[in-house]
Amino acid sequence: MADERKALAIKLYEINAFKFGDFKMKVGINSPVYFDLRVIVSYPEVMKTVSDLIAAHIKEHQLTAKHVCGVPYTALPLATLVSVQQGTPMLVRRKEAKDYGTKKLIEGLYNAGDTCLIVEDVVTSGSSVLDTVRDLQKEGIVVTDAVVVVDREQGGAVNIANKQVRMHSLFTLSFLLNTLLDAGKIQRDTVEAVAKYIAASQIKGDGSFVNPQRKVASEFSRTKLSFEHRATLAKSELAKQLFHLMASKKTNLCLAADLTKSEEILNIAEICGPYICVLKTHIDIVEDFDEAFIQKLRSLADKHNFLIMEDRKFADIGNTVSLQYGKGVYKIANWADLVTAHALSGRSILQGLKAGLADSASDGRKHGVFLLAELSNSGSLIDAKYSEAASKIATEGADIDFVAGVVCQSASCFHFPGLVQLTPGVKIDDTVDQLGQQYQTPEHVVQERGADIGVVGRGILQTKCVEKAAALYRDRLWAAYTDRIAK
Ligand SMILES: O=c1ccn([C@@H]2O[C@H](COP(=O)(O)O)[C@@H](O)[C@H]2O)c(=O)[nH]1
Repeated sequence: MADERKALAIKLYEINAFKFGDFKMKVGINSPVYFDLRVIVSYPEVMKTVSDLIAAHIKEHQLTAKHVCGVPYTALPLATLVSVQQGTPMLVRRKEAKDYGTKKLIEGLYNAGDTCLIVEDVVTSGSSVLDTVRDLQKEGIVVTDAVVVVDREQGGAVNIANKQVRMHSLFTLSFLLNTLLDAGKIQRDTVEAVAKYIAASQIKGDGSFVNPQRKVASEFSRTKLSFEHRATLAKSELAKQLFHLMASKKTNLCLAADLTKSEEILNIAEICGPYICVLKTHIDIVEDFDEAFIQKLRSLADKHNFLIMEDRKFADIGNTVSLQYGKGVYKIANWADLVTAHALSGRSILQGLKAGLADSASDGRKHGVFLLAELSNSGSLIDAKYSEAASKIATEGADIDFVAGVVCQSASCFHFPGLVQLTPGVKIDDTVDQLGQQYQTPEHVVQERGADIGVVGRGILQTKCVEKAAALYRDRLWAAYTDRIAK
């Protein structure tokens, strides 16, 4: 049983039922850990394990009740499984009474005096469980116990006990943290930062903080964390690889190799390779593209340890994107470690790109995508609502293991520290070009705008000595990053 719980804890982390970062919470302060157990409905085997564990807990503690009721909405499917498995009739609590017909808040057959067990997914202050207790009690139903999947240990158990209801949990947050630590999934820093937050943010029954004066700051603001630490929080293998590469090579410079002859690109890659973490291409501007060029570029990437990003900015429906990625003249999936994509067509862009990988010949290399949430040029039609929606696609849902980062211009664009922010429009003389490109200095993009990687094209390509320029941009971007995390 203990091993089964540990395996489930790791599985829940892997399917993003919880993650670490800097998250805005209902209770009014940011939290370094966020649970979203809604995702488990997409994993029938996880649903089964969770409901089996709830049923086993009920049996072990002899929590005999005439009914079972899930707290709406996430716990409803879990309560349904428990009800069917145990042969215990279910009650359904509506969040709002219907404004027609019976206007009932509690659906199902019951009598005053019946007992009911509550099932809930996550408890913070306990208020959602207590709302359900209140509505059941209004009908004369007796509630003595609630089984929850996760207790965030912020006072919920005490608040619920103060209303004469015992709370049982499958997992406490401490158990989850220690299990992930033992399994090498997170670092001790993460455990300590979360523990500090939990200790400082205990919540009373009325929803106020036990210790309102105490400063409760999430230590997971992504711009304050080192790349090494963020690698441990990343969900995408490519993001992990990129964070490690940047940390070991001490560079966060991406070179935009916007040149039209393959020989020129190979030449610049050979010279600038030692200074960069990513070489970005626009393959459709290369006039003499062929397979030999790609092979040479890949061997330079291996020689100098940089990743290749094709800045294709995919934007079509899933099927077309899968063909554009894997087929055609360029067969991008065969050679690019990373690609960029617009979020315009929604989540299907990620599914389309994944499908495009199906028969790519990439020698077992991993792949990742950077979603575009903001553009650097003046007059872009992207607004705040669009950026927010794009960053949601990058941070929520089943395909986020494929998203390595976000292309954007501001630190507020996303908060999850496991993603890399790539920011184009970097030049030491922060001017504009004749076609709307807007430049910022390396220090400004890293320290004010949250960039992890600065993209430099013409700032390097149009200088007399590209190697000197690459070294200068590497030094300034890296110093800006080390200053940022030291502050
Ligand atoms: O918002 C964006 C997204 C991508 N880019 C690309 O970055 C480089 C910038 O080149 P510079 O010569 O440094 O201006 C280029 O490849 C763009 O396609 C961007 O500029 N802005």
